[in-house]
Amino acid sequence: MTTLVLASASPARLATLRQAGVEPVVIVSGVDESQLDGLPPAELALQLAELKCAAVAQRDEVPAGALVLGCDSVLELDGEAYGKPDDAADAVRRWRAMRGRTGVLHTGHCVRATAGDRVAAATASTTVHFADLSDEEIDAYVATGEPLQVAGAFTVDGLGGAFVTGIEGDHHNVVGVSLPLVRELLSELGESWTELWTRNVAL
Ligand SMILES: Nc1nc2c(ncn2[C@@H]2O[C@H](COP(=O)(O)OP(=O)(O)OP(=O)(O)O)[C@@H](O)[C@H]2O)c(=O)[nH]1
Repeated sequence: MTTLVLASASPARLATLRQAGVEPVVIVSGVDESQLDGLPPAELALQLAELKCAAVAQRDEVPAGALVLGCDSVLELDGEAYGKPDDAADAVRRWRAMRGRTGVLHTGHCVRATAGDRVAAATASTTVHFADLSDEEIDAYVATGEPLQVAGAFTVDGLGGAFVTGIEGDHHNVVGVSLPLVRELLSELGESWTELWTRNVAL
């Protein structure tokens, strides 16, 4: 069995990997995400994922031979990249701009095989259609605090689920990690997704 290090503090990424049979070692990168500005959204997500992955891969606590996965998610709306809202007022402003419209949730992924220092990276993108929320619904959702903790100020699998009318593309990518893309990146490195499984029973 190969060890996967998840270079992310995201509880949703950890839960997604666990549900898919992988028990990663979590080592948070602590990367300052403000250092990259002005890039196109998909490129921004990719470069931040690469920074997080590289920052963790060099840590002493990474097990020998481990694979390190870094991710970063942003919502693209009108060509701009949106991470987590700055505060409640920002979250309200964002929702008033995106309600009834369509955005693209980009998640950058970077996998580094510490043995041989091999790297594979790519961004997965999922189109997200938002319901036309009323001002009262926006205020109620922002008051829960959830929008402040997530890129794009929404979740597809949490309280925000009622406000996403549809998606085109990978669901898990919206949550924070595209499982099929990680499988492909591992394959590029000559690694196997099924070798990461820590249990051999489904559900
Ligand atoms: N559960 C859930 N979380 C989401 C959704 N959309 C975005 N997120 C979370 O929003 C966060 C995006 O911020 P990032 O900077 O990529 O990651 P982070 O949580 O700050 O953690 P790091 O990887 O350590 O930076 C991640 O934790 C995502 O899992 C969603 O639809 N559902």
